Amino acid sequence: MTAHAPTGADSEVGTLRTVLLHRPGAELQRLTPGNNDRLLFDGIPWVARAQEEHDAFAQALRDRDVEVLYLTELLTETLADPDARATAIGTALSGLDLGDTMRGYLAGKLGDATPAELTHYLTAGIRNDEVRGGFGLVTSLLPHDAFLIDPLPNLLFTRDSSFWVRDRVAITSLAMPARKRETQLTELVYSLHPRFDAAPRIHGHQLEHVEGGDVLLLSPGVIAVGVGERTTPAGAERLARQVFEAGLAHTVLAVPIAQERATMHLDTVCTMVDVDKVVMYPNVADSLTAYAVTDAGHADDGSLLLAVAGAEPFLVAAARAMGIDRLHHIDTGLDPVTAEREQWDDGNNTLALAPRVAVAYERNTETNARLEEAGIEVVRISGSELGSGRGGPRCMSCPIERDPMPVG
Ligand SMILES: NC(=[NH2+])NCCC[C@H](N)C(=O)O
Repeated sequence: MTAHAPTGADSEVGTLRTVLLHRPGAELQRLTPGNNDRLLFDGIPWVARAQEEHDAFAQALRDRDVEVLYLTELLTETLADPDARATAIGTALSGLDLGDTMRGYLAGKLGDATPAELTHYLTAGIRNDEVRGGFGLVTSLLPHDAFLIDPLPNLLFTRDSSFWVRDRVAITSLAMPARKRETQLTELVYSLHPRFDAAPRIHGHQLEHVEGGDVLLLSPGVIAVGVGERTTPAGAERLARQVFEAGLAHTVLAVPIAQERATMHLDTVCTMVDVDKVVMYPNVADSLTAYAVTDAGHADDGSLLLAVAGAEPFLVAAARAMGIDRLHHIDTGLDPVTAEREQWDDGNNTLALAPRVAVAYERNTETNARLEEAGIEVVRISGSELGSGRGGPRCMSCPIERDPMPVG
């Protein structure tokens, strides 16, 4: 355990030192053909194989001297504290579906649990047929397979439930009902685990929707935020206000993306692989635009004024904000069908370990070949099971410490 609060990240590509992952577990066993759509999975993963794939991902990171933290380990350590337990139980049981009888029963069950058992209940959830009869109206009338506490299969995608901008951690505000509870857990860990020393914050789950998969730290001071199925226009504005007020950035680029499952986050179509290079889904490379938002000072009443420029091509607006001649787009040169297939399988969702070194799914052979031709070292991982939740190496990782972005 380090004594210092994490230093966070000021870019997408500074050498990765510490990352937060979630090893998929019992929560994936909850997926059935009847609930997988609602729980945002496109299939029913083979859990043991998903774990093997994830372990190999974690090992590939450790092999590059990255410290891997696991969300559930941090959570279990946090839940050793009685106040943290009380908060966790209170928030998990705060929904209006339970009724007082069931809530009282579950409060007792969770209250008696060890920290590790409590982590299990909070992540894998509790189904109605797992409580024994005699607990009143709610359990009698709800379907046997209804969840009293929802499982969180998308915890795997740690990118979305928190992200760091320099030394501040953002607890996000997740848009989809199936993911809302995830931030109860990240909130708890960042607030109460000693490792984080109550790290300074921006954002929060009660604010406008912003998900970490939409947020790209293009360079120190320049943040791109996708606006689409998840992050709302108001979420992008809220993020801009906060990073300007805190002196974390001078420009926020709001980037509209199609409100579709295939492009649910900006990082499904574009990720950075070098200080001045992105890999981008070819079918949007020419059409992606950005609205540059900058700090325009304060009004008389003290509120922050935002200057919003008109839409421009994304790569042009980004290069200007970053103060570089060009933000290069690695042209994967793929035909539209191959491009669409590999985008669906998260070919563009790479995790940079350092400039010109990126983790990618091995199955996207064409995209990876083009990355290598462009001088990027590709660390390949398999993801046939992990990918059924529609997320790649970037989605499955939340960088907690990166070295400052190298110049040039
Ligand atoms: N940053 C990302 N692209 N995350 C992918 C999240 C996938 C997840 N199943 C969802 O639909 O929310």
